[in-house]
Amino acid sequence: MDRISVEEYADRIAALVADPDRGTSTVDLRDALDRVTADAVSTSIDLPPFRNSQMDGYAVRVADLPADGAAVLVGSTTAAGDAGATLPSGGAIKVMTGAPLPVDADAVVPVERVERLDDGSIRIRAAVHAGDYVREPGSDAPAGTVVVPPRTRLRPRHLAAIAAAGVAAVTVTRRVRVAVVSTGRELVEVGAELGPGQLPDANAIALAAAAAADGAEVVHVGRAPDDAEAVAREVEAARAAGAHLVVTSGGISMGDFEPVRALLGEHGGTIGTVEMQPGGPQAHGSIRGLPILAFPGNPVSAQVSYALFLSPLLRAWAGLPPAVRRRLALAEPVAVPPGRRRFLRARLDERGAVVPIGGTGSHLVTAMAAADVLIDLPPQFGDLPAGALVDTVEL
Ligand SMILES: Nc1nc2c(c(=O)[nH]1)N[C@H]1C(S)=C(S)[C@@H](COP(=O)(O)OP(=O)(O)OC[C@H]3O[C@@H](n4cnc5c(N)ncnc54)[C@H](O)[C@@H]3O)O[C@H]1N2
Ligand code: MOO
Repeated sequence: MDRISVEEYADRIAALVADPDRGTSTVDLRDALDRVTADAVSTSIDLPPFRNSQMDGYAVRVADLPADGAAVLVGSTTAAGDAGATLPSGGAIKVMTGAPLPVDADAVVPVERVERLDDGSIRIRAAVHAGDYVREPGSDAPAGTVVVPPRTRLRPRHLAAIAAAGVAAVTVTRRVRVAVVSTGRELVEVGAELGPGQLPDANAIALAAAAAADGAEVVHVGRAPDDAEAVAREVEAARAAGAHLVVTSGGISMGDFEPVRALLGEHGGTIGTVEMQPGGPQAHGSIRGLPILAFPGNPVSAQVSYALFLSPLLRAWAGLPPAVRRRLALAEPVAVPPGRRRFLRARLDERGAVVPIGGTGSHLVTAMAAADVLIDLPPQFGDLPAGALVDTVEL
């Protein structure tokens, strides 16, 4: 692969891992947050299911109220959860919010608008119209209505509507299954004691978390030392776990021990350079039909590669909106190193202006952690003054 642009490489990756056909499953509503509906969810009951009061007040029949503002007799009290009561002729019953209304009542007068008399009757101090504060059955959604359409990512508000309809389980699209494999003999499990030259495996946790945050199911996380056979074993473990694609980190550049490069080379994969920093070295291919997306090992490079090449795909398949891209002003001048298109890490200050942090090194994980956005700087830029507008990608 010749040096190609970020956009061209993104297109290649999109072609490599086209939205896998993954079927549907039925999940309990309690496990349905952020899942995507496969079918429309309809209500088989009216919403609300019965006529009820919108206010704490008095249910009345407007036509039967005394015309002269005389006292109105008050019968029983009905609260939400009670069965419906009957209205005394020409009188009222006290109702709480949500209480079923008597069949012949056609309005509710809120407590604030009545004067309570010593004998328990009331005087109504405001005009009352039929329909006031009455919630009719089906006024939100009549039985048979679609409450949530297909291809909806279920947020809490959707779950509320489905629950209100009494539907306890929903059919959702299965998630894309992703495996993550980090490579490098220097890597140890996070938390393990470090020997000379060793470091904790930061990429596995980051890439797995990123995929999960973008709506994928992470089915395998593995680590391989610097030999192609060990990586191949991890790929087979990912296949056995049902992965639709494998993301690897490390082992693709120009060193003497590049296991992912070697493995992809054996399987006709593509190894090359994308016009960007971090994340210049990139590789991809398929091993017996399983797509492999190989990101560089430097932690910032791996994360930026993920954000540019895999995140947009996973998000689209999960019904999530793409990352927000905005043109924002620099809070301070930036010295732009010559060379390739850069994705600089930056935070946003309290006014929403962009403050670059940490420099260009791809090992600077803490600056990456503190960043809110990546600044997308084309290569032709010279140094930029404060206030210059730059393109940003939200992290
Ligand atoms: N002669 C050249 N050397 C390098 C080039 C080049 O063009 N010519 N490119 C550099 C760039 S840019 C990058 S990025 C890296 C990519 O290298 P690899 O993908 O082969 O990654 P490794 O060598 O395995 O690791 C690089 C670096 O990152 C650390 N690392 C790796 N995995 C993890 C992990 N899971 N958690 C934490 N840190 C990790 C690793 O220890 C290395 O320091 O190549 C440059 N070299
Ligand atoms: O391009 Mo590398 O990804 O700088 O560190």
